[in-house]
Amino acid sequence: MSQPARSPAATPVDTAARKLLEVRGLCHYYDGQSAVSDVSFDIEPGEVVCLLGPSGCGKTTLLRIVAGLEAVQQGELHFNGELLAATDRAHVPPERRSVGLAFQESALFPHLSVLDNVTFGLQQMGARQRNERARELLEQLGMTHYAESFPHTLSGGQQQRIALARALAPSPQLMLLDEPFSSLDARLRDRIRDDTLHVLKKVGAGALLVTHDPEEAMFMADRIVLMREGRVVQVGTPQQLYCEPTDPFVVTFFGEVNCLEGVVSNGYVHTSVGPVATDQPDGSRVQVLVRPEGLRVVEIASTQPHEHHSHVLMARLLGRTSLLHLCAHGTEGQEAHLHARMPGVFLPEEGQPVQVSLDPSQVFVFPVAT
Ligand SMILES: Nc1ncnc2c1ncn2[C@@H]1O[C@H](COP(=O)(O)OP(=O)(O)OP(=O)(O)O)[C@@H](O)[C@H]1O
Repeated sequence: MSQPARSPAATPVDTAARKLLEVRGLCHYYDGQSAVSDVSFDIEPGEVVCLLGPSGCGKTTLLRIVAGLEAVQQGELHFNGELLAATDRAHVPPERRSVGLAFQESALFPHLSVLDNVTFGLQQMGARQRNERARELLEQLGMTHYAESFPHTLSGGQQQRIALARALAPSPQLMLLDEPFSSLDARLRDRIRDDTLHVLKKVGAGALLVTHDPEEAMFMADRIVLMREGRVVQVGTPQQLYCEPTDPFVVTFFGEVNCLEGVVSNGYVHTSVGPVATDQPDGSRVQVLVRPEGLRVVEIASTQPHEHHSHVLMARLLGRTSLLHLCAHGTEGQEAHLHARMPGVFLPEEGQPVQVSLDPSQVFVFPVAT
């Protein structure tokens, strides 16, 4: 029998599989206090990765270490397979890393025109090439008309676009973005975010973006690194984090949840909205986390006046969805105040009897921490 031909991809040096950035076991301390603990993740070429987490969890510290603005105290950084920095080893200085930086405050040079701000990092190019490159980026970001303007005459959103164009001008392989949209009002933020994502994908740059906003992370990221207190809690695609959370913190970080508790019996935990299957051990106490959109609510006619139905406490229209406050009653006497989110306008009267059931894909069971 003949052997299958060996594919060229199986050769020992597999450049196609090379990561753009590898972060391995990074730890960082300020005055002996731990800020980052044993953090590892990768970025593929052209991939947008978001560092997501609450304030103070170490996101900016990590970004600054990758940029070379903080030394590596413990761990390793590799860029395109080459060591950038490691514990107690001289590191490649920031200006020799192929990274572009864009921070919350755009920090444009006030005495330079928009065009000169964008060409600033292109000194090694000829004047014509430099101008062409800058104008190309200004066009991609819809800012061509402002080439001769000075930064103080631009709005915050326009300045942010120029900062992005300046960071992208030298064609860095990796963009580092620290809350670059947080100083913009909501509508402008949506637009600049959208522009940024399209430009990053068009130029094929990898990106590490810091944000504390889960919706922003889901909008921007190919993958999310979710952090808490200096540690990585879960790494995955937005869908994996939202639909397959590995920790209660992951569920709660992505929005409000209803929290129920119960004891597992024969593979089920009985809640005020019915039994929930679980593979947690029998007899163990568990928490059942249910997203408001994971509750299905149907109005029913109450045939018996004393029948103990779940009922509506209050209903509010929030725009695209309606929020119902419910008093839910289980068959075994459990009672809970729950929030349900229904699409469109659904505003039953106070006291309206309802049947409440669960969408299993929005229900997550975890052991109760002892
Ligand atoms: N230069 C510093 N000196 C001392 N402590 C610092 C310094 N920079 C950050 N820290 C501390 O390290 C921890 C992580 O801070 P870091 O700025 O990395 O968090 P973050 O997740 O980016 O927060 P935020 O979203 O609020 O910017 C915090 O407890 C912070 O107080």
